[in-house]
Amino acid sequence: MALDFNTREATLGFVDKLKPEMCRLKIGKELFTSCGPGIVEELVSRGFDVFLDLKFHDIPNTTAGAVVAAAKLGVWMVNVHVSGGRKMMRECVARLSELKTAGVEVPLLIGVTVLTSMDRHDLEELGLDVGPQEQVKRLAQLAKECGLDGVVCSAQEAQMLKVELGDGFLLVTPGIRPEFATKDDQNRVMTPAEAVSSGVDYMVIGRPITKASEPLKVLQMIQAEIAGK
Ligand SMILES: O=C(O)c1cc(=O)[nH]c(=O)n1[C@@H]1O[C@H](COP(=O)(O)O)[C@@H](O)[C@H]1O
Repeated sequence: MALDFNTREATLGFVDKLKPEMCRLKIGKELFTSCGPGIVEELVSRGFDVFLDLKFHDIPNTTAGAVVAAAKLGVWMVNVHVSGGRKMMRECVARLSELKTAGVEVPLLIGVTVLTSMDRHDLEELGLDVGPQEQVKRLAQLAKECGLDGVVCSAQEAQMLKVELGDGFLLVTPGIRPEFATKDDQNRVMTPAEAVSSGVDYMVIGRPITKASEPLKVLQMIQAEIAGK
């Protein structure tokens, strides 16, 4: 569940309706910048698995330091941009591995490929004359080579990546839109049922639930859709 709120009150007001067995929670740039690491610790202490989605992208030492800081907050998953390159990702993996050897529980390390809001035209403007599928495949292969646990991509690329990279490499997919929801700023979208049959491991869903007048009802509808009921 993507908690894109900007106050502690709004966040906790929403989370009070949830239990850890219902969903994991994702804290992204808006909430973290508004409320700081305290909100991460609060949600971890309530027993939730927390995905700290800050999409780190910097020189190797700085990025790895940030990933280590995330691990010390007790999060379950953290992400970096694959476009930060091999040396950056390798340094993150090495520093997490040192922590693990020292007995600290470390988060899953996930690489962001091509943002789900982007299409071929956006890539072209960045000087990349390839379609999203091809670019996602290239970045996901690099992430796997560097020892990451998986990637963020759209569910539209999931089937292809499972074939290319195997079952053990995790696919985390935002851009999930049930039939009844609006696309908002997302571009490469899929419904929850389509995403499940494409083999995704974790779906990230925000506004279709958080902006609904009855969020719990929508969550239950999505869970029923996933279970094929
Ligand atoms: O890393 C992410 O979580 C992420 C990557 C990506 O390519 N696209 C993407 O939408 N996200 C995040 O996933 C969430 C999607 O939220 P909704 O569009 O509201 O369902 C947001 O919090 C985004 O920051």
